[in-house]
Amino acid sequence: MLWDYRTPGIPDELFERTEEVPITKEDIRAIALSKLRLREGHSAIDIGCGSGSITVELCLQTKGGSVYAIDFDQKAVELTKKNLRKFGANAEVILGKAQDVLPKLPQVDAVMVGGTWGDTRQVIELAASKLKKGGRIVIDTILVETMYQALAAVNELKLAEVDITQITISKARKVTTGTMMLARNPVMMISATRA
Ligand SMILES: C[S@@+](CC[C@H](N)C(=O)[O-])C[C@H]1O[C@@H](n2cnc3c(N)ncnc32)[C@H](O)[C@@H]1O
Repeated sequence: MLWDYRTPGIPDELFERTEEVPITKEDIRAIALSKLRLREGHSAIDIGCGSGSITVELCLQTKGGSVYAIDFDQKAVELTKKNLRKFGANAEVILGKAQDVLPKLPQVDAVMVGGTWGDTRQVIELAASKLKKGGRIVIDTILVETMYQALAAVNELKLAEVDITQITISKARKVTTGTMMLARNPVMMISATRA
């Protein structure tokens, strides 16, 4: 098995990657998964599955449950399927806009929101409507504008345990004089529970 551990945070380099499709980097991914509070048998939706790194981790964390992955980019869908095969994981990968696909999916224990293009508020409202009571939602945002709309949606939905965390990861790089830390762009992460 490629990842024979219980803990999330699979190294990025273990995934198939392409230039065109983004990936949620391992450190950010591990934090997002911890906030989703998953257990075996849980069901989950990954909105904007990109390279499929979160989809794969959702499958490993919810063994025996059902995972649905959505992306409107054909290349992302193909890459996600490739990575699922690589890790021996199984999810239903659906090509389409979250706004069109979500209404057809069942209620789940956890929703990861990684892409909200088109209408952030609508995607978050639909995502939250798919949560079982006590279910968890995690929304990753990079743009301040997306964060603003996401927060407005979360406040209107009257979710419980709302937490906002900004994460700035720095990674070491060797330079001629030693090792320096290089910061990546911050990720703003909203997490909450359906009351
Ligand atoms: C930052 S990437 C997510 C990376 C992914 N979590 C991973 O682990 O590789 C965001 C993805 O969301 C998709 N996306 C954005 N808005 C979407 C929408 N409204 N419906 C479906 N997919 C969407 C994009 O095509 C992109 O692949």
